[in-house]
Amino acid sequence: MTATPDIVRLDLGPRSYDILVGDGVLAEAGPRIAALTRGKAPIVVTDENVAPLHLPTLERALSAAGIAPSPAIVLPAGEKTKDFAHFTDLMDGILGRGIERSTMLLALGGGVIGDITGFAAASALRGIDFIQVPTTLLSQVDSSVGGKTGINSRHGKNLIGAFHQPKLVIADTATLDTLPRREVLAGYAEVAKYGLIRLPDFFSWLEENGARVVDGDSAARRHAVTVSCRAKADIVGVDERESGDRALLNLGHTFGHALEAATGFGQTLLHGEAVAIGMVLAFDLSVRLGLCPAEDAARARAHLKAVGLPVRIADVAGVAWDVDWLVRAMAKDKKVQDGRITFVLVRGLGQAFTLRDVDAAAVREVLAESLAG
Ligand SMILES: NC(=O)c1ccc[n+]([C@@H]2O[C@H](COP(=O)([O-])OP(=O)(O)OC[C@H]3O[C@@H](n4cnc5c(N)ncnc54)[C@H](O)[C@@H]3O)[C@@H](O)[C@H]2O)c1
Ligand SMILES: O=C(O)C(=O)C[C@@H](O)[C@H](O)[C@H](O)COP(=O)(O)O
Ligand SMILES: [Zn+2]
Repeated sequence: MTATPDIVRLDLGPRSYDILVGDGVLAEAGPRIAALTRGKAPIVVTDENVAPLHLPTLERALSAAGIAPSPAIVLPAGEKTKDFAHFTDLMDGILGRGIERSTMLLALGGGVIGDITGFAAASALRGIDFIQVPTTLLSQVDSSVGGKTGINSRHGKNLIGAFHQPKLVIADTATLDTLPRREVLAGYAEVAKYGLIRLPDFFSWLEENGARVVDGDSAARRHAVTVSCRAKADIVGVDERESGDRALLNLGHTFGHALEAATGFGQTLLHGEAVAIGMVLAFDLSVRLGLCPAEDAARARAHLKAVGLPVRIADVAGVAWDVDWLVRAMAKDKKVQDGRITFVLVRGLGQAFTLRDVDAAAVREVLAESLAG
C-alpha cells in the first residue's frame, strides 16, 4: 500500500510536467504512464545493476495499465557509459526497433541512464518523448528534473547534449533501499547543494536530519527529495536554458567536473563526490576573496564531512593531481564566456551568486590547499 505521493509541478508552459515522489510510486504509476503513451510500444532503457532490481516493478506497472513495452535496452552501469560509443549503441538499439515519432522512452536508473536516454530521446527522429524513472538519490533530487541531457567527451564533462524535458518524473524513494551507501552519499551532495545555494533553513534541517536521510529513514528521505525537486523546479521554471539563475545549480561543478575529468570518469570519484569537494572549494574561494564569512564555509565543510563525503582533493587517493591541468580543464566549462570562467560563489550559507572576473591566483591557491589536505 503506497501513501499518496508528493507531486511537484515544473511549470514550463507546454513543456510542464509532474514529479511524483514517494515510497512505492513506481508500482502505481501505470495509469499516469499510459495517459502519456501514444503509438508504438514504449522502450525502457536501464543498466545492468538496476534491471534485476527494479525493471520487474516497472514492467508490472506497465502491463497492469495495458502497455506492452518492447524488451528493455540494458546498458553497462557507471559513468563510462555516458560516452559516444554507448550513445551509438543506444541509438542503434532504439532505431532498430522501428520507432515512430510517438514512441516513448523510459529511463529507469541513475543520472547516467537519465542523461544518455534523454539525449537519445532528444535526438531520435529529431525528438521523441521520454519519462524519467530515477532510482538513485542523485537522480531523484537532481538529474531527472530540468531537461539537461547529454554525454561526456574526451574534452570534458557533459559537453555534448541537449535541453529536452521529460513528460513525467517518477521518483520512487523505496528504490533507494537497494542503493549502495557510497551512491547515497554522492546523491546527498546534490541535496545539500540546494541548502547551500538558496535554502539556508533547509541546510539547517539537513544538519539535524542528514544522517536520517542517508540511513534511509523513509519520512526524512521523502522530505529531502521533495524539497530538492521543488527547489530545482522553481529555478528551472524561470530559467530553463541557464541564462541566469539556473547557473546557481552549478555550485561546485566547475571545480567538480575538472576533478571528474582528471580521474577519467570512473569509480575513483563519483559525480556527487566531486561536487562535494567542488562546493567546499567554492566556499573556500569565496572566503579567500573576502565575500563569505569563514564560519559559513566551516559549517558547509563540517556537514559534508560529517555525513561521510570527501571534502578535499587530498581525500581522493591514487590520482596524480596537477593544479595546472585542473585549471585548464575548468576553462572548458560551459559557463565560460569571452574566455573567462563564470564561478558560482557564495556570500554565506544559502546565498549563491555568479561572478565572472575571479582572481586566477586565488583559484590556484584554494586548489593547492585542497590538494595539500
Ligand atoms: N542532467 C542533470 O541535470 C544532472 C544533474 C546531476 C547529475 N547529472 C549526471 O548524473 C550522473 C550521476 O548519476 P548517478 O549518481 O545516479 O550515477 P549512476 O547513474 O551511475 O548510478 C550510480 C550507480 O548506482 C546503480 N544504481 C542505480 N539505481 C540503483 C538502485 N536503486 N539500487 C542499486 N543500484 C542502483 C547504478 O547501476 C550505478 O552503478 C553523472 O553523469 C552526472 O553528470 C546530471
Ligand atoms: O540542472 C542543472 O542546471 C545543473 O547544473 C545540475 C547539476 O547538478 C548537473 O550536474 C548538471 O548536469 C551540470 O550541468 P552542466 O551544464 O555543467 O554540465
Ligand atoms: Zn551535479
